[in-house]
Amino acid sequence: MSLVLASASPRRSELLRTFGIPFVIRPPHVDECLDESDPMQLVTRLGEMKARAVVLPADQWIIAADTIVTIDDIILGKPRDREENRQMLQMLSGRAHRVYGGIALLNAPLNQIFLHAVCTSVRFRKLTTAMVDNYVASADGLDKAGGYGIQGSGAVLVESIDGCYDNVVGLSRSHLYQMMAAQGFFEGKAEA
Ligand SMILES: Cc1cn([C@H]2C[C@H](O)[C@@H](COP(=O)(O)OP(=O)(O)OP(=O)(O)O)O2)c(=O)[nH]c1=O
Repeated sequence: MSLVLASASPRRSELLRTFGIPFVIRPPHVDECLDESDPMQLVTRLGEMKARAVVLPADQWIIAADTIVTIDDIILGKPRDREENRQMLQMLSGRAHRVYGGIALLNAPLNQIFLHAVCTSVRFRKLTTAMVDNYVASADGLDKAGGYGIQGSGAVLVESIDGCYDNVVGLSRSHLYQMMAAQGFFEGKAEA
């Protein structure tokens, strides 16, 4: 059965690789600007768009995901530049925010899509100017929602998390596994 990961994110492919099943990577090219203010709806709709964007005729299953950060009802995607990265970290400093992850699992031949959203609460330490300066200078947060990566040097910015850690990194294996298992994926029964 052919499995495609519709993602350019190295984190997502690393996480999926731990399932021990073969898949190919196909980065989606979608315009991520959607007129949607509900975070759960936004991440699942973006996940669906990414999954549908890469389908080729021989494909069977496509997985895609999207991650955003929200604080005070403001949605933070990836920072445009270092200055915006700095502003995001200052906004998150000393407070809790939410990380929303949308997962899409598309059965391409049947045109059936399964969507799920996961929310994790993350609390940041009160950041000193030096912490912000050093982290922004590292550029680690530039390609990440909210402007930080919990799995790398951004770990020191985080005080605590409540919920799924993988979801913050970019793909909740626990929730994805449940979605795939519900389709009989791991029993070889998911043929179209
Ligand atoms: C909050 C946080 C986000 N991220 C990443 C996960 C996502 O890769 C990225 C959010 O951007 P996305 O648009 O969700 O994903 P992407 O553009 O990196 O990859 P693709 O659309 O091709 O799948 O932020 C971390 O790696 N660590 C973190 O702690």
